[in-house]
Amino acid sequence: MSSYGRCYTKEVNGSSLPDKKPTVVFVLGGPGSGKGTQCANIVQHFGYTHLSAGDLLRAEQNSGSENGEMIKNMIKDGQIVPSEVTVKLLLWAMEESGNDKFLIDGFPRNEENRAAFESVTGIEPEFVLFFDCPEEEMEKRVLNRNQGRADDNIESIRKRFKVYTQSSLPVIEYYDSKGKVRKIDASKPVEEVFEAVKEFFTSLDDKVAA
Ligand SMILES: Nc1ncnc2c1ncn2[C@@H]1O[C@H](COP(=O)(O)OP(=O)(O)O)[C@@H](O)[C@H]1O
Ligand SMILES: O=c1ccn([C@@H]2O[C@H](COP(=O)(O)OP(=O)(O)O)[C@@H](O)[C@H]2O)c(=O)[nH]1
Ligand SMILES: [Mg+2]
Repeated sequence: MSSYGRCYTKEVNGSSLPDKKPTVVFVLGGPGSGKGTQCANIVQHFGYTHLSAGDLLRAEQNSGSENGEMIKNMIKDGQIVPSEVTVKLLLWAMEESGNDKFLIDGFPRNEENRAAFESVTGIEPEFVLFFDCPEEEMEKRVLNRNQGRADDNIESIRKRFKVYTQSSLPVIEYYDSKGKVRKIDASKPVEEVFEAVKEFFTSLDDKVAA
C-alpha cells in the first residue's frame, strides 16, 4: 500500500488500480462563491460524494495530527497547504467513500496542487465547475457565513482573495484552455444557480448513458 492509499493511485502494481477510473468534477470559485452550498444540492440529485478540501484540512487540523499547527496557520493566513498533505486526505476520503463519483470542492487551488493530483492519481477531471462571482458579493457572503471559521474575517478574506487571483484563477484558465470549464454566474440566488448547475450534470449523465 502506498502512503497515498490503495486504490486511486496509478501505481505500477496492478492490484492497486481500481477497475475503472472514478469520475471527478472539480468545483472551483472564490471564497464565498457558493461551492459548498451547491455541492450539497448536487449530491442530493446526482449521487456524487462531496469532498471539500477545506473541510478535510480543518478535520485534520482538529485531529491532533502533526500537521495541525501548520494547517491552522496557513488557513488563517489564506495560504495554500502543500499538496502532499491535501492529496493524501482526498485519496483517503475517496477510498473510504466506496463511491466512484466525486465532487472535489476547493481543490486544486494552485498549479502545484493540480500537477500533484494528476501525477499521483492519473485522474483528469470530467469537467471543472466554475462559480464566477464578484468580489463584493463573495466578501458579503463570507462575512455573514457564521460557521465560526478562523479565516472568515476581513483580514483573512483580503489575503484569500489575493491568493485566489494570483494562484487559483490560473488553474481555472489552464482547464479553460483544455475546454473543460463550465462557468456559472454564481451571483444569482441559490435556486437559480442550481438550475444552471443541473444542466451540466444532466448532460454528463446523458453522455454516460448514450
Ligand atoms: N447564491 C447564493 N446567494 C446568496 N448567498 C449564498 C449563495 N450561495 C451560498 N450562499 C451563502 O454564502 C455563504 C458562503 O457559501 P459557501 O457555499 O460556503 O461558499 P464557498 O464554499 O464557495 O466558500 C454561505 O453562508 C451560504 O449560505
Ligand atoms: O486544497 C485546499 C483547500 C483549502 N485550503 C485552505 O483552506 C482554506 C479554506 O478553504 P475552503 O475551500 O474551505 O474555503 P472556501 O473557498 O469554501 O471559503 C483556504 O483558504 C486554504 O487556506 C488549502 O490550503 N488547500
Ligand atoms: Mg466552502
